[in-house]
Amino acid sequence: MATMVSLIGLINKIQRACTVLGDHGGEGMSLWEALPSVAVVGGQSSGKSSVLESVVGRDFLPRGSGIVTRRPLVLQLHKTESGTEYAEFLHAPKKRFTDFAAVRKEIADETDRITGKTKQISNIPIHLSIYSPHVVNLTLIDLPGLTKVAVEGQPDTIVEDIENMVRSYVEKPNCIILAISPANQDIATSDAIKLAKEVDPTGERTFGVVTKLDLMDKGTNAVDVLEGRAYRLQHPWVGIVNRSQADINKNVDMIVARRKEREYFETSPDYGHLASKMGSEYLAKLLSQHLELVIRQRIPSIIALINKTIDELNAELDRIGRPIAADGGAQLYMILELCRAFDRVFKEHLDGGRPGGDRIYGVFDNQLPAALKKLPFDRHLSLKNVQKVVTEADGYQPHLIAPEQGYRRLIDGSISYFKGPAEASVDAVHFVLKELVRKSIAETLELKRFPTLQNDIATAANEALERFREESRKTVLRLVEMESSYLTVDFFRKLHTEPEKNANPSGPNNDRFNDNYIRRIGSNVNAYIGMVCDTLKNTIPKAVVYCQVREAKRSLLSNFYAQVGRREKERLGAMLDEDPQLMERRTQIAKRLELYKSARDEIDSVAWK
Ligand SMILES: Nc1nc2c(ncn2[C@@H]2O[C@H](COP(=O)(O)OP(=O)(O)OP(=O)(O)O)[C@@H](O)[C@H]2O)c(=O)[nH]1
Repeated sequence: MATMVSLIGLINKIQRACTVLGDHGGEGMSLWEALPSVAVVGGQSSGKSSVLESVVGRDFLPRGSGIVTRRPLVLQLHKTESGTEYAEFLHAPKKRFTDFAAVRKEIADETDRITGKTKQISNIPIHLSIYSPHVVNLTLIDLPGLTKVAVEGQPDTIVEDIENMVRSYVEKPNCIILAISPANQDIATSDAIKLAKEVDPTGERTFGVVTKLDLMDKGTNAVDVLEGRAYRLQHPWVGIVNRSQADINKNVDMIVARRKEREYFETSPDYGHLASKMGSEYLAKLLSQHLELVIRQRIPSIIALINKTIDELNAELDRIGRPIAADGGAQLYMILELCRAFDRVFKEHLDGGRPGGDRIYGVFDNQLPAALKKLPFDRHLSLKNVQKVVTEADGYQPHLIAPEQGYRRLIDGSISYFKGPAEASVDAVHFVLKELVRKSIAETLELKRFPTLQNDIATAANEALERFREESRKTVLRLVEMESSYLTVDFFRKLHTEPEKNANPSGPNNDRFNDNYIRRIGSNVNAYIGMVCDTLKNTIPKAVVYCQVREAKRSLLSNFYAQVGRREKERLGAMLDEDPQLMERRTQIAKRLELYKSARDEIDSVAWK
């Protein structure tokens, strides 16, 4: 007996958990559907509410004309030892109802809360627990009465809607059907039996209940039905005598009504021989026993389903990431780990393994040579310009050997053109690196859930790249300036010893502006510049790689690490902010996990007693 109490109590707990989880059955394999329950089914005015109330021993269900029950009512009965009797709703867990008239009102209000004041129906159940010494542990589901016609203000589909909702409960293999039929109607036309027959043709989970035995025409009785001859079910039929409308109006007490019912059967000439197996109290016991049997059979599959769900929830948590630790040290560690993960991806882009690093080589191999080739040396070293520069360089002084100043000016002027391509290389590499930072952040899976940290890393990395760019720019400009600060003297010495073609015997002094002479100066400068160009073509990439690429690999986030290390715990937490939706999802999963785990623990504790 003790196990029965705890088994049914267990199912009650799991059912409440299902409602909290938003699991009302219906969508695939839910825990709700694996749980056994008892659903009360019957036509309108067949006596459903009366049966439910007499099983409970209390008046608490809303009454009225038309369809009063418009949401399923999951009624959990808990037997208590002490005398206090009270009710509790899942939607208002802190409130204890001792006045059952107030319970009735709350059911009506809560129904309206979801369905509105319209006469619509909803499949979201209301959960009501009743704690009483006069009940057995049992879960009953009260469903809207089956009707044949819609009433004023109801959509035409209501008849079908109700039938579908009721069917959705009773067609589940774990649902025990309490089929209510009034005795003053032919059993063959009973709505309850019709539906039960449809969803449970073998009758193994249908309990037939005949109400209103006292209202049968004189001289007739329901013995044929009660003894299973009129319609065969696996379980015995139970006859019930509820309070009549007159009794209700006179406020006949439920306990009194039960006693009267018992007396009715004991003294009845028709049913006396069946008296011990009739009445609401017997029905309650019968149901409770059957429920225990079913639960026992179901436990392995319920545990399997719970375990499967726990595995799925754990897998999802792993996928979206576990919750973040609360202490500062752990947060700092996590931030640094995430940065390192990003750094790894970034380096793979540069060193190979991931694409993108090759574009830096492309800058040096294509862009830089192409830009150098385009420099306007032919204009700068044109006959006319050389002549102009050379003429101006020495002022009124005649050239003694060579136009030294003219050469220097032409060379300086030419070399300064290299600044453009040098800076352009710096910028081009900068943009490649910046793009690689962006890509690496996007590709670092560990960072996916942390938009704030992604942002922080991007900002820090771009700041560092900006510094490297500045350093690199200074370095390449210095390389160019170095070329003009001290010329390669060998080049000119060699020139001097070379025999001059079309040498002018009279020397430069005589014919300072001779075209050939000017052209020769131009071509000498051009040759020198060509040599400088070859040098820079090699040294600019070295400088750029040294200042930008190498630094990016070595110390892209160094400053960031130093900053983070000094930060307060609050700010560390803020850096690990996640997408609010994701956080919400995680909280939900965690809550579900906890419920499923506690359900499993409870099952374990009763199942292996
Ligand atoms: N005399 C007598 N009256 C009964 C019996 N069962 C139910 N009634 C009366 O029949 C009427 C309908 O009973 P309910 O219990 O409200 O039936 P219901 O199936 O819940 O009806 P709806 O909520 O309208 O679908 C009430 O007036 C009851 O008093 C019974 O066994 N004997």
